[in-house]
Order: sequence, then structure tokens, then C-alpha cells
Amino acid sequence: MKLTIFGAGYVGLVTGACLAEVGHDVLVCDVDPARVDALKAGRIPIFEPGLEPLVRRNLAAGRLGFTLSAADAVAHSDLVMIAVGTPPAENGDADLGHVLAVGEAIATHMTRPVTVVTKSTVPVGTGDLVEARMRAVLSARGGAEWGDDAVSVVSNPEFLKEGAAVGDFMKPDRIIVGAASERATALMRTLYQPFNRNHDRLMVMDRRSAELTKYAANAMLATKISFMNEMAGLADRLGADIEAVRLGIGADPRIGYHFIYPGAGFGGSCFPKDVRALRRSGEVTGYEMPLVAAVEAVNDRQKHVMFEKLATALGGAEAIRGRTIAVWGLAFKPNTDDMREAPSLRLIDAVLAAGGTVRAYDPAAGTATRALYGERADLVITFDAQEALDGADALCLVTEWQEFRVPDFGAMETRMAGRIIIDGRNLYDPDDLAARGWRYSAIGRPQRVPAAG
Ligand SMILES: NC(=O)C1=CN([C@@H]2O[C@H](COP(=O)(O)OP(=O)(O)OC[C@H]3O[C@@H](n4cnc5c(N)ncnc54)[C@H](O)[C@@H]3O)[C@@H](O)[C@H]2O)C=CC1
Ligand SMILES: O=C(O)[C@H]1O[C@H](OP(=O)(O)OP(=O)(O)OC[C@H]2O[C@@H](n3ccc(=O)[nH]c3=O)[C@H](O)[C@@H]2O)[C@H](O)[C@@H](O)[C@@H]1O
Repeated sequence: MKLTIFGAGYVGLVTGACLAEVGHDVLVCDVDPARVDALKAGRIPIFEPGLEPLVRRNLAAGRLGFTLSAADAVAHSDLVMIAVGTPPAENGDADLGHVLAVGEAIATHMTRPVTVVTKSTVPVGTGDLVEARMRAVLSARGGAEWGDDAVSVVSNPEFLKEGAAVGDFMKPDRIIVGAASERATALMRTLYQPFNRNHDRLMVMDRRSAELTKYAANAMLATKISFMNEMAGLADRLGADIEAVRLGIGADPRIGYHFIYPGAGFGGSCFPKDVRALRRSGEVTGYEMPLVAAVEAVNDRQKHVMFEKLATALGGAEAIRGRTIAVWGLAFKPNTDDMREAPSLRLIDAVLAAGGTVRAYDPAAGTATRALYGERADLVITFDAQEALDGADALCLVTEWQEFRVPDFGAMETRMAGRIIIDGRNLYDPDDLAARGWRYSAIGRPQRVPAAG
């Protein structure tokens, strides 16, 4: 079937490419001319494994197209998805500016009734708002000639993860559809039919529940992480090993092994902003959400833990002045170049503020980091992991890319000035490193005394 998508970011682009791959005819519209030009030429503006061949194949097959023109996009089909950003506003609310602008553009250009599908993460009630805005534009155009059927807004939140987006989209755990009419539900069934071959993954509910399901899912995952980070802090103080605890609790299927890795704090474009927006939804309805607020507060504290451990290892925050700190991993998680709310930023800012020099390496996010900080003498971005270690007094591992898993500690000793590792992802074996003479500090793991030498 024919469909249109507004927004060619992580969600819009992955959605468009995957829906084209199963045979639909997709036109994606974005307001960024450079992005649209690049995509038309088969170049992908983001780092997302597996996405480029998918886009190229479907572009070549004529099932996937890109445009800057909202009028052309709306003319393409009567099923229009909104996948634009919903960044946090100053007060923590989701900023619906882009979503509403798309709604208005659709209403301005439509020449027949449309079904609008909201893929962006939006607070409960946004579907009502989009529908109302669109009807207002339609009546300003000289009357809504199609009556009540003119606009139908469906909530269809997305659950993909960056770095694994194509696989997540192609094999979804569930497809949430919040729709008011039988007709819209039937349309969504046809759209997603190719993903339902193994079993029916579509879950139909009312629109408000669908909107809340997205926030509840992200907040639940964020809660698991903050809970583990809080436990890790306690383990640090009590001399317990959080990695043993993680395995011990994960074995209970009611808890499970997923999303209980302690670390440097959660980042990215979604968990932080969605937890904040959910708490704001409570606030505006006069309902306190102490648990959600605590998830945010624990995460905020956690993002400072690596710096504290670094300062302790070097003999105090003042001791960082004049020192060189290597950082491995900058993106908020592996397999992406996304730096939004990345824990590495907090560490780098703190080291720079303390007068240290940072030598940082990331397999994908070096250029994005350079763009954030600009050229400066105290922040060296290298494009090789070993080079980042040159003359470093300590290494901080922030993001667990595969290539950091089994480093050559012997080679590292010769490049670094000090033998200190602060591991924000618990990748290494504390006993092994102590035996090699390293001072090793991880998250919620007991310190071992390094062997002399
Ligand atoms: N990034 C992720 O992994 C996931 C994101 N989401 C949600 O999906 C939404 C989109 O997120 P991302 O794809 O990460 O955003 P993004 O920032 O990567 O992409 C948004 C795109 O929309 C374009 N845009 C803005 N206004 C427009 C307009 N009026 N018309 C056409 N295009 C316009 C921008 O130029 C940009 O290319 C957000 O609500 C987010 O919370 C949901 C699940 C996963
Ligand atoms: O709404 C969204 O945008 C998406 O947000 C997350 O996906 P994403 O942010 O891409 O990445 P995750 O793998 O969830 O990681 C988020 C953060 O949590 C951290 N994390 C994750 C898991 C864990 O056990 N511990 C932990 O610290 C990661 O390092 C990362 O900083 C959700 O996992 C997706 O289901 C959702 O669609």
C-alpha cells in the first residue's frame, strides 16, 4: 500500500526503509534539505547498522522515495505517519511543535480524507490535539467538506532501539495501535500484515492507552537501570559485587536478565526525555510520581560516579589538573553515533573543568563529539583506540563497544603513563587486572589491591 512518513530521523527512516522492504510504496518527507539530498543519493545521515543497504535497495526498486515538499508528500497517499522529534522543552514537557506543524501541513495540503499515524513519542492527549488542529485548519480552508471522516488520528508508538533498529522493526515484540475506528484499525492491520506471519503482534487499544504504553515501557526500563545503579552504589560501600548480584537476581524469570546492567547512567534521546515528560504529565494533573522522579534523580547522580571514581584513584579532584585522561566510548551506547545525553559528556565536562586534558576515542561518534566541543587543546579526539592512550594517567571506559572487550593490557601499559582503569560498564575482570598491576575501579565491584611492579 502507499504511505507517507514525515521525518527522516532514526524512527522515520528505519520505518520507511523497513515498510518499503516488505513491499509498500513509501515517500518520506523531511524539512532538512541536506538530509533529503543525501538520502536521494542513497547516503545515510546517521550511523545505524544495516540501514544503508536497505535504503539503497528500496530506493533502486522505486518503493522508497524522499522529498522536501509537504504538498507532494501528502498527495502521495492517504495514510500519513508522523515520525518527527519531540525534544524536551525547558520545563520537561515534550515539545510538540514539530508534530503539530506536520498535522497542520497535512491539513493544508490534503485533498481527500486521511488517516494520520503518530509514531513519535507523544504525551497522552496528543492525538486529540493533532485532530483538533487539523480540523481547525480544514475549516479555515473553507469548510471540512468530508465531515467527521476527514481526519482519523491513530497512535502507533515505536519501540525500536538505536544500534539494533532494523532488526527491532522487522521483528517487533508487539505493534501497539490506538485507534478509534474500525476502518483505521483495518488499515493498520493491512500495513503490518507482513510482520504478523508468525503470530499476530498487533494489539489494538484506545488511543490514550497506546500513548501511555510508550511512556510506561520506557519508564519501566529506565527504572530497572536506575534500581541497579542504586544497588551498585550500595554494593560499592558494602564490599559486595554487583555483577554477582545481577546474575543472582536475573535468574529469577520474574526479574530476568534484560536491562539490569549497572553502568555510567542511561543516556540517549529517549529515556531521559521520556522519564522527564512522564513526570511532567503527573505534575500537570496534580499527581505526584515519586518513583519516576527518583529514577531521574538516581540517573543524574550516576552520571557523576565515573568522575568521582577517577578523582579518588588519582588522589582527589584537584589532582586531575594537568593530568591526561583517556576516554574510550563516547556515544550513549554502542553501535550508534548518537551523543544525545551521553554519560561521556558529563565525564568530559568534569575532567575539563578540573583542569585535565582528555584524549577520547569512539568507533563512530568522534566527529559528532568534535562538533559539540569545537577545536580545543585540552580535548583530543583520536580515530584509533590505542592513540587515545598515549601519555594518559588513567583510562575511563564509558561505552561498551565490542572492540574494547578484550584489550591488550600489555600494549596499553607501554602507551599510558599510569596504570588506572575506571570501567563504567564492568567489562573487565578485577582479579585479572589486579594481578597485572592495574588499579581498577568498576561500578559496584570490590577494589582489589594491585600486584606490585
Ligand atoms: N531514536 C529512537 O531510537 C526512537 C525515537 N522515538 C521517538 O520518535 C520520534 C523521532 O525520533 P528520532 O527519529 O530519534 O528523531 P530525529 O531527531 O532523529 O529525527 C527527526 C526528523 O524529523 C525532521 N523534521 C522536523 N520537523 C519536520 C517537519 N515539519 N516535516 C518533516 N520533517 C521534520 C527533522 O529534520 C529530523 O530529520 C521522537 O518522538 C522519539 O521520542 C521512538 C522510538 C525510538
Ligand atoms: O523510545 C526510544 O527511543 C527507545 O528507547 C530505548 O532505546 P535506546 O535509547 O535506543 O537504547 P537502549 O538500549 O534502551 O539504551 C538506553 C540507555 O540505557 C543504558 N542501559 C541499557 C540497558 C542496561 O541494562 N543498562 C544501561 O545502562 C544504555 O547504556 C543507554 O545509555 C528503548 O530500549 C527502546 O525500546 C525505545 O524505543
